[in-house]
Amino acid sequence: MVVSGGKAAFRAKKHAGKRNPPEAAERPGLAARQCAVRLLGAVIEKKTSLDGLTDNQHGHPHYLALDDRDRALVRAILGAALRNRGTIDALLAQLLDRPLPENAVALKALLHVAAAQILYLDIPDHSAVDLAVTAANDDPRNRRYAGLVNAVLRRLSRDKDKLSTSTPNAPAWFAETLVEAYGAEKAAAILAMHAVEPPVDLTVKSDPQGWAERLGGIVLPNGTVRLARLEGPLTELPGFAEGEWWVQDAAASLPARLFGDIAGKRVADLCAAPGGKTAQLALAGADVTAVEISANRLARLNANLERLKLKAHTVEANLMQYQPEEKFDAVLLDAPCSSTGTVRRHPDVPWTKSPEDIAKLAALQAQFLARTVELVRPGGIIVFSNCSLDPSEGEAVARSALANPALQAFPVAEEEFPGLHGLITPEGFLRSTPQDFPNPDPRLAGMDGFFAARFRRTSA
Ligand SMILES: C[S@@+](CC[C@H](N)C(=O)[O-])C[C@H]1O[C@@H](n2cnc3c(N)ncnc32)[C@H](O)[C@@H]1O
Repeated sequence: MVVSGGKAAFRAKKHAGKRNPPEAAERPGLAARQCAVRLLGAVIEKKTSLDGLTDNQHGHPHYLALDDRDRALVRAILGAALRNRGTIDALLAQLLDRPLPENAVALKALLHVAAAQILYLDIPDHSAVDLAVTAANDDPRNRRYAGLVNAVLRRLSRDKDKLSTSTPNAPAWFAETLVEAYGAEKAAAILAMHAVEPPVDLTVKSDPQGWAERLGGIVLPNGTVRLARLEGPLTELPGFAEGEWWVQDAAASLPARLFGDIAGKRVADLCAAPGGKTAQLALAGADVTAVEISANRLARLNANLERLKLKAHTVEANLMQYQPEEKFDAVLLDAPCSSTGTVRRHPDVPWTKSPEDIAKLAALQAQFLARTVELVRPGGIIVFSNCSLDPSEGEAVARSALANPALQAFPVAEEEFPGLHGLITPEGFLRSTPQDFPNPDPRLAGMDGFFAARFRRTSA
């Protein structure tokens, strides 16, 4: 499918030097679209994390200038644009009679933001198109392409039900990593899950069935209460203010369970914030020390524990230098990672991370794990986990760690955790992917990709 919009664009009237026609500045919804374009550019070109850009305190100034409704719209647009980036790119390419200039990054972001609305959001196509054209005219970099923007987006709106593509919604390196790790079929299924907005998972202090009924959710095999997407703010749900539950993906709740009965044991959680696993360990009756390098993140952990009325010793420290008075009975190392297991929740991840980042993170994890061993008493248990789908950050780190004579494998057996059928590998590792915990209702299906390995400290 070809359009001649490109030619029209170059005939578009130029307004060099003029900015912000007064009517543009006042157009309802325009600021949100312009902000979405700017933020998409920051994610793709500068590899900036979307969470940081849309943080309600420290986010991008253009985002902070918007009201709550427009912020939600920006998040929805960017979620759709990033989840479906491969598809949007391929469909736009079908509508252009020649590729966009390499350096037209602002134009590309503008087209993607509008296409995300036309293809995936419940927004009238004509407003998405009109606002994109207004935004193009309002931006000196895009003004000469206003005609192209108009033509391409109108054609997209008209032909969207006829257009199709099999392009994966992932950068090539990420799609290839998944194929190598999981095979073509499973990799395709994982990528398909990445395009779906995930449900909200809650770890409840008690009575999962009761909370599921109260909140209109379901109980998963591991006890997580799962809700389909929320209409209102999470903080207004029953039980939030009372500290009866916290948000935690079903997969993220599994590593802390691998310790078994931990009541009364001295346990360190070495990469602790925001504290989902610290809370689990404290709830299970452990005497928990939560170690975290970031003061801001530790403050969040403390606030979370306070809301949940759970207790832990919290320490701001780099685990590489942390010197406890006594070694621990058990240590959880939930290490920093590429987060490629959380793409459903963080669709910017594949576009902001690279194979080089993954190699660096895997090396850091190996270093952290070696240090962890020194903090556990002989006979004590170590659980190493992270939310990467990449075996070089999971299985490979765990296998190499066994070269350390102070570590012994302590494989997880499926019988220990009957609800986790299919998630335990032949080596006794825990490995989940977004394809796990399926459900006929896609709004209730899937889980984050997680890895966990369990070890015992020897007396070496
Ligand atoms: C994957 S997150 C942990 C999530 C947490 N376990 C939970 O369940 O809520 C990794 C954390 O490790 C922290 N971290 C990174 N390097 C660290 C270090 N050298 N010492 C201690 N904490 C570190 C990061 O600031 C981040 O909060």
